Amino acid sequence: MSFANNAVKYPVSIEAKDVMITFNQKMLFCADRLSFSQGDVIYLQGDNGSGKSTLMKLLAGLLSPTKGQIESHGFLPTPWWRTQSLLGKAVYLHQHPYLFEGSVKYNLTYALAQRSLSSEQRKKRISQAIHMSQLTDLLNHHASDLSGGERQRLAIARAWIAQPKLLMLDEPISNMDKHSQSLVLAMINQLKQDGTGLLISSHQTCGLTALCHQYWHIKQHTIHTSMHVPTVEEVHQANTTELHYGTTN
Ligand SMILES: Nc1ncnc2c1ncn2[C@@H]1O[C@H](COP(=O)(O)OP(=O)(O)OP(=O)(O)O)[C@@H](O)[C@H]1O
Repeated sequence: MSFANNAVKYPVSIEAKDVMITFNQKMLFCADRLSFSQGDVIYLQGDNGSGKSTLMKLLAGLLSPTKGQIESHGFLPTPWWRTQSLLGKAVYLHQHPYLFEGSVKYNLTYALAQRSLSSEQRKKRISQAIHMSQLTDLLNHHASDLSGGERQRLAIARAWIAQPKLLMLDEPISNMDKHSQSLVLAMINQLKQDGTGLLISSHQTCGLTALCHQYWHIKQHTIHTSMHVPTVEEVHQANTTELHYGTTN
C-alpha cells in the first residue's frame, strides 16, 4: 500500500475502547475495541436506526460516548484553543452533505484553500476532481440548486480534493443512479489507493463494499468486527433465511 499522497511517517488512527452510547436511558450500542487507521477500508453495516451515523459522529468527535474513551494517535498536536481534541481528525461526510453557500466551483476550490500545495498542484487536483466527478457542466451552478445525487457527488469530489487521512462516508451512494455511483466508486477507490482510511456505511452490498477489507456490523446493540466482508450472495442468503425463519439470535 502506498501512502504517497498522504505524506506521513506514521499512519494515524482513532481508537475506541469500551464505548457505550445511550440516548434517553436506552443503550444504542456498545463496543469493546474499535480501531480505525489510515489504510483501513471498513464496511459498516446495521439496520436503520442501529447507530451507524452515531458511531461516525463519535469517531469524528461530534458526540461524546456515555461511557468509554475515544483516542487519536499519530496526528499533529491539537491546538490549545480546541476543547474537543478529536474534532477535525477523522472527517465525517453526512449522507445529506453540508455544502458551502456559493457555486459548485467555489465548493471545490475552497476545499484546497488550507492545504499547502503549489498553485500548479492545486489546479491539477481540482481539474482532476472535476473530471472524475463529471461536474464540468455544473461548475457555475449554485450548490443549493443541485439534485440530491449531484450534491453527494460534489461533496465526495470535495473530500477527494482535500484528501483527509481518515474519511467516514455515510451512505455515499444513496440517491445515486448507476452512472453517478460508478464515478463515486472511482474516486473512493483512488482515495483507498492513496492510503486514506475509509469507513463506509451502506445498505447495499455492492462495488463500494467490495473495496472494503474489514467489516463492522451493529447487531443487537453491539458492534461486531471481522476481517471477512460479506459478499452480495452471503447477504442475500442471510436475508432470505431471516425472512423465512425470523432472527434467532
Ligand atoms: N442526539 C440524539 N438524541 C436522541 N436520540 C438520537 C440522537 N441521535 C440519534 N438518535 C437516535 O439513535 C438511533 C440511531 O440513529 P442513527 O442515525 O445513528 O442510525 P443509523 O444506523 O445511521 O440509521 P439509518 O440507517 O436509518 O441512517 C435512532 O433511533 C435515532 O433516533
